[in-house]
Amino acid sequence: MEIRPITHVLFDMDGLILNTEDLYTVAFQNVVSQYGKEYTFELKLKLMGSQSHETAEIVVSNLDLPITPEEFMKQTEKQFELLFPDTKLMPGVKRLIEHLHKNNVPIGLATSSSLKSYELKVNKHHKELFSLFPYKTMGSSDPEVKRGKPHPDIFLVAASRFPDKPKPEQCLVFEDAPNGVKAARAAGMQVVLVPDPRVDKSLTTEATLVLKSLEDFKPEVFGLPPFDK
Ligand SMILES: O=c1[nH]cc([C@@H]2O[C@H](COP(=O)(O)O)[C@@H](O)[C@H]2O)c(=O)[nH]1
Ligand SMILES: [Mg+2]
Repeated sequence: MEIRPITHVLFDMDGLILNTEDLYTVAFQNVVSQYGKEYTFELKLKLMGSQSHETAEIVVSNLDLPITPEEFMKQTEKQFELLFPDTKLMPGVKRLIEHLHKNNVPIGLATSSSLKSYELKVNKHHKELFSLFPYKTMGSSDPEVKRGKPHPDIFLVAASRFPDKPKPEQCLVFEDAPNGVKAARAAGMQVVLVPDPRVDKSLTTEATLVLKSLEDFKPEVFGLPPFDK
């Protein structure tokens, strides 16, 4: 796919900056196991990037759980409190964020998490790195973000928070999930996808670039300053 230079960068969080997708899988499996069900990767793919009330509705209806979405959310939140504080950074992401910050490339965070969930994931170990994001959009608790990914809402709202209001074609999105790629595309932005290895190739074709790891990203490909050698 043709690559054009950009000026602004938006980062997804779960599964892209933090290894929280692995932790969501454990948390959801722990809850659905009580009802003899399996949280498959196929089901996970459907809801990655959705807002928390949307994910609860999808799991309860797809697995036919004998509880309400509200009860599912209550149970998973208990799991999150145990699991999220010890989340780890994904490979290559610290170097990239620090590099863009140092070179004055405007960066923003565009996560479907709520503020509460963000704080559980970030406050214990990653506050310093996330302090490099002056603009943060948290979809599940932001009234301006009407719909979760694959809808474009979150990226359009996140881009509007940069003071110089870049056009969508000036923005590059980093994502780990096919729903995030769809959302970025629908917003008119280019997108680098760093998918879970289980994601089928057929679901990655809309991405501008697909990488195995953020360690392989070369900023100059998008007209950004290169890493120091
Ligand atoms: O196994 C899961 N993965 C992802 C989600 C949802 O997807 C969001 C992460 O998507 P993104 O990285 O696109 O923000 C999470 O905040 C959560 O709402 C979830 O519920 N369960
Ligand atoms: Mg993600």
